[in-house]
Amino acid sequence: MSNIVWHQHSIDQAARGAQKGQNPVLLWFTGLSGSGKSTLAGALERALFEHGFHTYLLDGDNVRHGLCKDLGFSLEDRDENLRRVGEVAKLMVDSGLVVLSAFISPTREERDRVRALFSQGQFVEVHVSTPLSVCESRDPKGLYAKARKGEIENFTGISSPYEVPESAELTIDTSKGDLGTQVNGLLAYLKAIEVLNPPRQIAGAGI
Ligand SMILES: Nc1ncnc2c1ncn2[C@@H]1O[C@H](COP(=O)(O)OS(=O)(=O)O)[C@@H](OP(=O)(O)O)[C@H]1O
Ligand SMILES: Nc1ncnc2c1ncn2[C@@H]1O[C@H](COP(=O)(O)OP(=O)(O)O)[C@@H](O)[C@H]1O
Repeated sequence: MSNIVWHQHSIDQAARGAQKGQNPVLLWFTGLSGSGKSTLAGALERALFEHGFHTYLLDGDNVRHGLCKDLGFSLEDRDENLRRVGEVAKLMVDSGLVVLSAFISPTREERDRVRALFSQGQFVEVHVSTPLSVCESRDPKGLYAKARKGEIENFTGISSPYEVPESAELTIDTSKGDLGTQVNGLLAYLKAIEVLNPPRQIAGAGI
């Protein structure tokens, strides 16, 4: 790497964000399988998109069909999965987007490694804290049942660890409240940290 020099181009992240009327950010949703990461991130992205913001949602299931199709669920493979996703998210934030990601991301070290790629305030960790018992009772893909029968190894929460975040910016338990209220709470947070610039107003969200 010593012969490779960073090239600073003339259009930077701030200029790309300003052109889009937003301050770029990464919203990192972490939580157990079935906790509601994809649903929350998807609903938030739709609300932002419909109000003209420029977004992209990186979803674990989808990324594992392409960029990370060579990786499984050992701790080493999850590390590499999240390293790649972190770097891709960084490029997307640099392009001026509001980026949302939905990955289990089970260890603090992995999450903090991604956080370290970003400026202060530009990585927002959202812990989807829905209890394991609720996630298991939802079991939308039948994976918990398979994991309990030993048909899937290294399954998060059953046979592989999940380290609860200690300093997430936001915590949402989707077994309480409703999706609309949760999305409005996220929009209000984005407004408070000035990701969403005035004069654009989000109708119905009270912001
Ligand atoms: N062993 C095991 N453990 C956990 N999850 C498993 C496993 N095998 C397959 N799946 C499915 O893969 C989705 C999680 O992928 P991620 O890329 O988010 O995982 S990780 O962040 O690398 O830990 C996860 O999706 P979500 O349910 O949306 O979280 C599962 O559908
Ligand atoms: N905000 C929510 N409120 C109530 N139920 C939810 C919510 N989000 C998700 N769910 C339920 O949980 C299931 C799993 O959600 P999903 O978003 O696929 O989780 P994850 O991406 O974390 O695996 C959904 O099929 C839905 O039934």
